[in-house]
Amino acid sequence: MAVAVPAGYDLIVLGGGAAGLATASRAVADGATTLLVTEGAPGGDCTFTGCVPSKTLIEAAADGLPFGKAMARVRDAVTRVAATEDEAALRENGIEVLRGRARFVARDRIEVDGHVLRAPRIVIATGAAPLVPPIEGLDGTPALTTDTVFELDERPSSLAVLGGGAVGCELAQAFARFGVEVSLVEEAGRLLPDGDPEASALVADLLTSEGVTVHTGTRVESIRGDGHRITLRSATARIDTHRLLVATGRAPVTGTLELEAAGVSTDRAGAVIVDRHQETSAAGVFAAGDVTGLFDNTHAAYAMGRVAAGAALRRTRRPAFSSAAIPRVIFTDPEIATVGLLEHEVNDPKARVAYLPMSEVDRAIAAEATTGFIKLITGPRRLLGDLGGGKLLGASIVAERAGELIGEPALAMTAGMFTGRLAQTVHAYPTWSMAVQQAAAQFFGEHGGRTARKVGGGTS
Ligand SMILES: Cc1cc2nc3c(=O)[nH]c(=O)nc-3n(C[C@H](O)[C@H](O)[C@H](O)COP(=O)(O)OP(=O)(O)OC[C@H]3O[C@@H](n4cnc5c(N)ncnc54)[C@H](O)[C@@H]3O)c2cc1C
Ligand SMILES: NC(=O)c1ccc[n+]([C@@H]2O[C@H](COP(=O)([O-])OP(=O)(O)OC[C@H]3O[C@@H](n4cnc5c(N)ncnc54)[C@H](O)[C@@H]3O)[C@@H](O)[C@H]2O)c1
Repeated sequence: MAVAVPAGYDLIVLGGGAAGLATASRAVADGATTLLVTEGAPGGDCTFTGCVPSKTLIEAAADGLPFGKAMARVRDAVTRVAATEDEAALRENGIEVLRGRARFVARDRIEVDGHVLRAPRIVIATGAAPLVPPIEGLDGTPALTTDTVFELDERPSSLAVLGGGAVGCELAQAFARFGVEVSLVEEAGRLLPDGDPEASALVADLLTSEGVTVHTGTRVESIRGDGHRITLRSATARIDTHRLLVATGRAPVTGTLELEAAGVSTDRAGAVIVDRHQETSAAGVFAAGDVTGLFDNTHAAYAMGRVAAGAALRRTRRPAFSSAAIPRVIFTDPEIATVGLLEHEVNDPKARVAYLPMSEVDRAIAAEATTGFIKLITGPRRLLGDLGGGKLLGASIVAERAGELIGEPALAMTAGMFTGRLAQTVHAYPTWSMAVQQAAAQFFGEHGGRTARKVGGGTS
């Protein structure tokens, strides 16, 4: 009796988001026959429900567009970006695409719509999905998440945003700028609780000044409502709103993959556990992007995907993913950018901090955008100590263009540069990036009345 032989590839990628696309393009470049299986359209969260629609909405709000026109701009941007990575574009680049939901049947086999497909190397890149907390009544309340908020065609009169993290802060500001009455509710004691405390305080003041009602340290106990009116209740507050956006984090998408069939281990949150080569507990099975729970941003997903493909296809000199210098940017206005360690995460008593408020940066003065600061943190090098200013351990920047400014500290960290190089490099006057040079100069004596201080020394 003839036995059906499953179709074979060198590598199969599960998921067509940033991580999956990076994996597939790297694998094809390395000469591997590659199949990309994706349930949603190629582009994933970033293109359809994440970076592209959110950043377009933020830009449109800053430009003063009315809500309807802003949403039209969002749809247009999504369509244009999606066209650069659709199935036709991928096929042109040698990537075969299959639309459907995959599940494992063995370490080297998956099943999609009744078809079994085989590859000695499989990369899991199935991303993450909005996490809705178990608050009494929320289940039965019509709430928006980032999967649906960019489909709104009518401006809500009021919006309560649950969760003061990246999504909550970015979208609270954008909706407030469209004239929506916004309440932002965060359970932790400050907004952006994973970031620099000074940045949290600054963003809270800023949002408040733009009309957002900020509730921190607020645990919502019940939510009730229908399509017209929703009420959130905590021990101390009652918030009545027209619409509710739940932005309380994301959970890895692994539930339907049947990972047990491949022997792939997950942590308690369902994230796939990987080593530094992005390989899972099952030899030959790799994972990249949000599904690993390591980082939740597109550039990290992309970097992990490239490492996963390289490590999967090579026997020697396998690439490894380094999380040390991955920048994180919150696209509020001003932007909040960090790389490496935050000041309160530094243990080394010899570490030093250069702090510069944007009010002392000429370009910020010229732009009348002096809210913010730059903080560079350095520590001694092994054997060389503080020679050349030591090495950069981290940077936090709050500034109009912080997302661009953070590239230079990220480069310094990636290249293992002496911090002094940042001070030595001639920066054009009057640019925003000159703030990096001005701050770095503080490690070499007084500059503009400021010198680097020890860690934990406050905002001076
Ligand atoms: C509102 C918002 C704004 C954001 N803004 C930014 C930003 O400005 N900058 C930034 O860097 N990051 C941002 N992010 C985060 C960024 O979008 C994600 O980190 C990134 O898209 C993750 O990519 P991924 O490939 O890991 O997962 P995803 O993009 O989620 O891709 C996973 C893919 O896997 C598919 N899939 C799932 N299960 C299966 C299965 N069983 N079989 C086959 N396919 C499957 C899905 O359909 C999906 O296409 C934002 C996120 C949100 C929600
Ligand atoms: N610019 C960017 O790179 C960008 C932008 C948006 C989102 N993202 C990524 O997408 C992911 C999702 O974003 P997010 O903002 O939803 O998650 P997040 O983890 O950044 O923030 C979630 C916030 O919700 C709070 N929270 C949790 N449960 C709560 C509850 N019951 N009531 C009130 N607050 C509660 C948390 O304390 C936290 O501050 C993040 O990991 C983020 O990195 C990145």
